[in-house]
Amino acid sequence: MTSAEGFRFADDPLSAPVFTPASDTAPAAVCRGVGKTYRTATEQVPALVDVTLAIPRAQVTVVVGPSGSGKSSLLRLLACIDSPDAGEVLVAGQRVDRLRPRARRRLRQRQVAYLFQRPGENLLPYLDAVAQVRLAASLRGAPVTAAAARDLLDRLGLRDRADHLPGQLSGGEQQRLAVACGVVGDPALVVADEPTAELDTAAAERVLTAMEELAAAGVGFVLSSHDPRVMAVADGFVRLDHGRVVP
Ligand SMILES: Nc1ncnc2c1ncn2[C@@H]1O[C@H](COP(=O)(O)OP(=O)(O)OP(=O)(O)O)[C@@H](O)[C@H]1O
Repeated sequence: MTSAEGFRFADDPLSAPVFTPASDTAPAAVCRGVGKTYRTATEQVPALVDVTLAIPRAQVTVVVGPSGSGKSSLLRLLACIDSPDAGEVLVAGQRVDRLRPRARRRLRQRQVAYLFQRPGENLLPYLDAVAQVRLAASLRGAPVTAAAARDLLDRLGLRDRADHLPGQLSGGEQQRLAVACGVVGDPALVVADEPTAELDTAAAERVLTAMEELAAAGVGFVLSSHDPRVMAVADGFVRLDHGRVVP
């Protein structure tokens, strides 16, 4: 199975790698002069101020900064969950800030995966691992065979867990399954807010190694974290302070 951009699934999963590198070298996402202010009944909170950055494909970018510096706000914009008040956000070359909600949802579905901190929240409790991966691919408009889904799970060290439900997996296994669902079907960007926060060291390392390997094949990962284990796999950093990018 192939698609016009990004990853390509092998036609014969037994004789070929699951992915071949993406040819598209444009950034996975770009922000130009982005501002985001939250308005409550009593105050206005400027969460992001004049943020300009690019999230490259084929790399792991880690967003760091003190609590309240705007990390989650930035990730929500990149994931097309939220819109900026000022500036431009592009995902896979498309201006997110100009899209109507329905078109934004479609872009999100096709080009972005968002991983929650709690592994279980990324998965449907009644589908086994193969079915989760196949569903994620179909929702992205790029269905895969069961064999291709198994290949991807194998690559993430989940070969023996392919027929298990999420409730039968450990937290680390669940998060690796979520990563599989995140990368299947050629998204430009995988966004993960503190993806290792709930994992012990061994589980976190396996998740991060999987992300590192899959990023090398072409997807752009952007993670927020305070975790030194995450810093260790970063190809690049975005540092935020009071909503601004700082050196
Ligand atoms: N829905 C909201 N309404 C009002 N203010 C908000 C809202 N969401 C976030 N904020 C404020 O915006 C600022 C940035 O918040 P954000 O969650 O992006 O920071 P963060 O760096 O992810 O913090 P943490 O590391 O603690 O998760 C903070 O001052 C926060 O209080």
